[in-house]
Amino acid sequence: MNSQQTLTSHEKAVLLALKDSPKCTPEELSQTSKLKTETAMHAAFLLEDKGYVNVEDSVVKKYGLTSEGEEYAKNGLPERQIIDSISEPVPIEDLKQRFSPMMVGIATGWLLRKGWAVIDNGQMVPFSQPEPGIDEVLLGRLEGKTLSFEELENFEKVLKDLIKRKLVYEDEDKFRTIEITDEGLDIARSGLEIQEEITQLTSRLLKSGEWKNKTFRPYDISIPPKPVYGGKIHPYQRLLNQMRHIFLEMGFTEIKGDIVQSSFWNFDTLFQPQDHPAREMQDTFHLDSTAQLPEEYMSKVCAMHEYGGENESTGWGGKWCEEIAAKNVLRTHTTSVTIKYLADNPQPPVKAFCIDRAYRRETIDPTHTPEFEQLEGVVMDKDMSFANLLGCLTEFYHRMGFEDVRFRPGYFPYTEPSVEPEVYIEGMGWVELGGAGIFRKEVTEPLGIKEPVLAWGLGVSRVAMLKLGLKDLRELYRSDIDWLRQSEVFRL
Ligand SMILES: N[C@@H](Cc1ccccc1)C(=O)O
Repeated sequence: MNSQQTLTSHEKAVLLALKDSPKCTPEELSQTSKLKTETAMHAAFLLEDKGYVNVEDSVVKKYGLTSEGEEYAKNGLPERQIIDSISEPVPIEDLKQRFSPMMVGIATGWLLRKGWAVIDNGQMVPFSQPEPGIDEVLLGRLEGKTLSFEELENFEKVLKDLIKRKLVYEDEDKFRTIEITDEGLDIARSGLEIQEEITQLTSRLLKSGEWKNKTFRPYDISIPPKPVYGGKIHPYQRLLNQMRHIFLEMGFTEIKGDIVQSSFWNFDTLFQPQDHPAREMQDTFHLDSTAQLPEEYMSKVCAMHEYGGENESTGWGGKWCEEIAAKNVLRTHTTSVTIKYLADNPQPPVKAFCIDRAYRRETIDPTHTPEFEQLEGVVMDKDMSFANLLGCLTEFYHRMGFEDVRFRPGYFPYTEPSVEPEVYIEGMGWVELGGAGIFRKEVTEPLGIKEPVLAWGLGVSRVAMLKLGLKDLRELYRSDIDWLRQSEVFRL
């Protein structure tokens, strides 16, 4: 498109006006272009974007007299008025009668400072008639008008003094000039034609057929439009949904549970000894409240902890304490949800998962937050084996897009054997992603579960950091609008 086409009629009018007066104010431009000032300036800014004009803003400081300053310019500064009125020593009290006490107060300080008089024994003693000071000259200059800083050269210091005395005020004038550039001039000289342009096609134009003889303003498709950010699901939520879908597709049922759990379900049923360090105050959020414990399991769990129950296990020994088990905590893992579900549904087969929040007293840093998500799962069925566990997790990670998966030996009080799944990330190496194993008999027997249970609890936020390219876990919970806008919507 040539410039004849890309310029609006207003832009052309402004360029043509600037051809004859290449530098002017907005008001002058309005006159020469015959456009309203705002319209002319709007066009000037558009032309500036295209490099055809420069719009420059400048600020000029100016100075004028306050009403007190104007009065002294007319009648003289207080110290001048007083010195003019006396030729011999006069008692200060008399002066206060003649002038106001306030004026005498102001004048005295300046009379002494300027060396025009001294005070002796309560009397004002004048020296000879002083010449006008530079401050008085400035007052005279400024009387009835304002002057710019440049026009007040050599008065800089006294200007400051008079501003301090509140006799001079400082103000600023803003100036805007519009100047045509060489490119602008070339175009203006090449002969611009101003035509009426249609920017909107109306039904009237269509019906009357007038549109046939009109010129339409073309779209400038080279102007980059403002980006539009549509509403979208939070990237972390999106990832949680993706994981949820994978397990649903693999035939699992999603389950939910309470955030507040008794220690019984969070620790004791999982054969975690009552003096286990994970239960300590510094690791777990303990609540004031207690829970009613389920009678049908309590004695069996107690027996298992104390001496191994009917099992060949020896248990942990010592005394199992009901009060400790009754204490409520914020669940430290979602395993409390799956174990309760298994107790309520002991008949095989069970394939369940829970993707939800867990709470631990972590010191907050880039890789730890006290609230975080876990992806918990269990499979209970006849003949389930360790190989099935590894196969199930490998399948899940493959579907998440992690190709290389491996398992390292691990330890949890409730599983045997126990493993820690890891995935390989380019540039990071093997990254550990949680725990898994087969529930021990000490866990399943007291709850009446007869078949083997494969179980895992996977860290979700680690996966999210890897998938979303985050260096700081806290980003997931912080609503940084720029990050959210720019985050890509990836496919499920
Ligand atoms: N609950 C463990 C993970 C886990 C779950 C189930 C079996 C084994 C381990 C954790 O939070 O780290």
